[in-house]
Amino acid sequence: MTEIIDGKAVAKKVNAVTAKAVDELKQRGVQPGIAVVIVGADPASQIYVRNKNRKAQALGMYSVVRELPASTTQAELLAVIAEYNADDRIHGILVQSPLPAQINEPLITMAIDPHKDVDGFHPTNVGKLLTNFPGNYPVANTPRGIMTMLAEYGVDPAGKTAVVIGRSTIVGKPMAALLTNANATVTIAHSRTQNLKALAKTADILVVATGIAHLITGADIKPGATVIDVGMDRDENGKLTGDVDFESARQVAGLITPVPGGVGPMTIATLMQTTVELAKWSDAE
Ligand SMILES: Nc1nc2c(c(=O)[nH]1)N[C@@H](CN(C=O)c1ccc(C(=O)N[C@@H](CCC(=O)O)C(=O)O)cc1)CN2
Repeated sequence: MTEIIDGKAVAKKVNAVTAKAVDELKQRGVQPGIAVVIVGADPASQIYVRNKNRKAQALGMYSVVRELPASTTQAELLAVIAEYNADDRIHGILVQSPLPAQINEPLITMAIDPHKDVDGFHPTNVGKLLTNFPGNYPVANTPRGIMTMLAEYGVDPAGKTAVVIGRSTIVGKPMAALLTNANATVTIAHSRTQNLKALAKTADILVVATGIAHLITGADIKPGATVIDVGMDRDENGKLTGDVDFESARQVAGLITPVPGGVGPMTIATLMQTTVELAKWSDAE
């Protein structure tokens, strides 16, 4: 029997723990704070940012959203980041992706104080993840949320064959690092990978983050595999769908995430979890 991974239910559990942690910190005089910066008016990004702000406030955090016009220059965005780096009320800074073409995204990432890098994209934090460095540091929220879902559904990556399709900084690369650190045998595949579908079929854990709707079907999945769909695509009717053809894949997979209701809700829940951790770690310093 294929089990459907309920991302909303796991997110609810994570949020309950976060709410408690916020209360505990507040009793110690620390209110976790997050600043989300959005440049331009991409409709999907606006929704994600609004949801982040609402969730942070609902959990009792201090939350600010800075909306900047699409014409914002690199220097102007750097100045906003410098402002939040120096603001003691802010423990996590997030610059919503994608950014307009005139902005050099890696330089923006580098400008965020690594201790406030709630996305876990700063090279210092990425380096720590890759080296499985001991201690506390933020890790990209989407892959971290996926690891939480795997744990919640009893999937131990140790010794398993994992294939991650996609090599982005947001998902593919940190996902592969987390699975490697959890002792899976990991292959990263991408648009230039030969025999991609045959490779996908070797996976006990298959993570698909390509942005290509329904790239993976049931025929490309090992029977009983755990299939994680990170896709946020639109079908021909404009309906939200994933990189995996859910109907054929669910006939073959052991566990599978739906879109919507799988990975997406975990991204925001994990972001809130990370914000609270950053506040806790800065308080302990
Ligand atoms: N700086 C960042 N930018 C972006 C990130 C990120 O982690 N950091 N991730 C994505 C977008 N994203 C959060 O920012 C995000 C995407 C999707 C969801 C979500 O809950 N999806 C729902 C469906 C929502 C819908 O109906 O449209 C689901 O899958 O159920 C949350 C967050 C890119 N940018």
